[in-house]
Amino acid sequence: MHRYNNDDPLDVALRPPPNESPEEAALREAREEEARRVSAQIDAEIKAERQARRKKRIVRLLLLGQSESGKSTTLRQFQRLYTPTAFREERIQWRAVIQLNIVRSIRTILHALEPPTHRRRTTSAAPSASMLALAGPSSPPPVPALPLPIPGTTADITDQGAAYPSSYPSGSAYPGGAYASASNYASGSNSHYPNAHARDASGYASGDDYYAASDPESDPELSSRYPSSISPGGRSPYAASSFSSSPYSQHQAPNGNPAWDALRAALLPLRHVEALLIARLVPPSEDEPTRLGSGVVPGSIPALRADAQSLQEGSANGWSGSPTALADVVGLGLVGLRESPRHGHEQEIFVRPGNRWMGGGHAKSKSPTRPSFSLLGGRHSGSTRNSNDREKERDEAQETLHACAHAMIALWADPGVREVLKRRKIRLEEGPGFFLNDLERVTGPHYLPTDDDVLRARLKTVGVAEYTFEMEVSTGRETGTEWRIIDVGGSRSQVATWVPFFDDVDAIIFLAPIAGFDQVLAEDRTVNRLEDSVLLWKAVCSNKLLAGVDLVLFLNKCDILERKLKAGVKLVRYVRSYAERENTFEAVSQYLRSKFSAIHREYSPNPRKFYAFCTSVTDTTTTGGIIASVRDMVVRQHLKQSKLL
Ligand SMILES: Nc1nc2c(ncn2[C@@H]2O[C@H](COP(=O)(O)OP(=O)(O)OP(=O)(O)O)[C@@H](O)[C@H]2O)c(=O)[nH]1
Ligand SMILES: [Mg+2]
Repeated sequence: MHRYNNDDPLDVALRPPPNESPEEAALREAREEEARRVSAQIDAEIKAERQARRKKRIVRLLLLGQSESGKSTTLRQFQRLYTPTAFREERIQWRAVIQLNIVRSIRTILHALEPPTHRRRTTSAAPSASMLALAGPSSPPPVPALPLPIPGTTADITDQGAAYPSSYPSGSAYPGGAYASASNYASGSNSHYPNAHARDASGYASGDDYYAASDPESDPELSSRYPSSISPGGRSPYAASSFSSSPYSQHQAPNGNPAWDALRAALLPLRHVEALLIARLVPPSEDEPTRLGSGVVPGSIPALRADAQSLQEGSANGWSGSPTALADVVGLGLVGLRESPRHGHEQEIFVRPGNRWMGGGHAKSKSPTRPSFSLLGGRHSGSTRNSNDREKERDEAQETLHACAHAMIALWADPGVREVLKRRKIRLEEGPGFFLNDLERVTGPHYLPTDDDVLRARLKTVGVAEYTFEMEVSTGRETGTEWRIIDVGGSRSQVATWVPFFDDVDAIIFLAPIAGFDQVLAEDRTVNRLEDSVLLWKAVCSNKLLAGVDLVLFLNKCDILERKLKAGVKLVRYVRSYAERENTFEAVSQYLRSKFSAIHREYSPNPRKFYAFCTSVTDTTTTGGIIASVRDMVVRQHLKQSKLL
């Protein structure tokens, strides 16, 4: 008999009504008994499913980490190594993504070259009260140190503490902030992160994305180059002048650089390429809710498609119709719209995981509570046209890019352009999906993406994708084990949504992109990327549901970290506790590794297997060996567990 505790609010809520009749009591008890029975049955089913999976040798791996940490790239490495035939077959399909990545880079450059009054402020999030307080005139930007919540180092907490959550609730998966709408991904330059104002001698932007944090209006050189009389407005960055009705018309160049205007005019067809790619990559979808009503949500698929259509039709509006939405498509890669399974009618924008856009098999949900999609590759659908057919297809986007190649190369090679980018602290070469150093090759009419290109392409994931495969015989690996790798979209609210579903995976590969110590999150420009990784790691380690899952940590993007440190960016400016240590790659990576290990030791509810690697998952040579170690470790553990059953 349950005894109710007077002080416990839960007990108070569960207590039977005071005037309950014997019949009512009997009914209630029957209901409670039925609920217990259903719960026990669900537990038994989960256990049986787990055992069956172990017997059938199904290994499940979960990839976790913040957005842009390299999860999907790690997945692609698995595909490249263990299903090489399927991986090769699909390379051609990445061409469209690479095309979008290129158009996005060119767009960013053209936007940066615009007169300051023409550049839109693209960061839509209003600064929070705490950020305003930090950024206000009476409170100058504080010394840019990162309050890394590393156990036992209270000295790490600085006066910026108010801007960050000191920790996520222990045991909770991850705090689900408001879903970052597409417009928040625009290539904005106005970070609210206080560190954005800090600058290293190297000229690296501090605490920002790959984009500049400086205020262009206060840039004296730019201001003098662009007369203030230019009317502001939603121009396309490709448009040669805001005064001309047609960008091709003869006019007095307003910015004093006719060479740039000529390039801008020559690159105008890229507008069409972008529209084409959007129309192609964002197909009409059965997932799209029909009850959106007449209101088109900015950044939503109807809005995006409307933009694409208006561009294709040569609408006078051009890019100014909904510039943010278009920028977002390029920034996000491929997006779709569906209802969040957890949040009812809330809309999510997501990369259609898998085959639909690649033209392969079918995305399907295997269980009502655990949506999963089969990602491209692995088990190839027989209906897929082979890559040779695709290669032969006329690709208008590629043709246009080819025709624009000279102008793009000239733009990227222009020392003045580089100077502006440097001054605005736009570091495209460090960002994802950077192909400007390969323009001649990738715009070739017969271009087929190489393995490296596929690994470097940027395609944001939203939602959950489960990639199922058996190692191809050609790889010389044992067959018969089915691998399931789950790749989740890494933006904050998504991780929060999905993590609790994966308590029964064999291992988690957690990616912490440690090169991001001087950057902020794309979806929340008030949060430092390294700090976000640390907090997410802490939440994963301490999560009770995941207590039995082995952890593999990839301290990723070490190639970028090494370059950054060599260029003179100092870790200590962001992580105070780093103190006087050497600013070398070896010392920094070792230090961060020890901090992540300490969090694991301190917060894991039970002892478990833990491995840590410094990785650059875009690098095929080094990553191959690391993935092989992970594979062996996971299989060993899996067998051990199966024997215990
Ligand atoms: N230089 C370098 N680039 C990397 C590395 N790892 C990933 N990238 C690039 O970073 C970008 C983002 O990687 P993704 O694998 O798409 O990141 P993700 O974690 O799946 O991100 P979401 O899908 O948004 O959650 C891609 O363009 C990758 O090529 C790395 O170690 N070094
Ligand atoms: Mg991804």
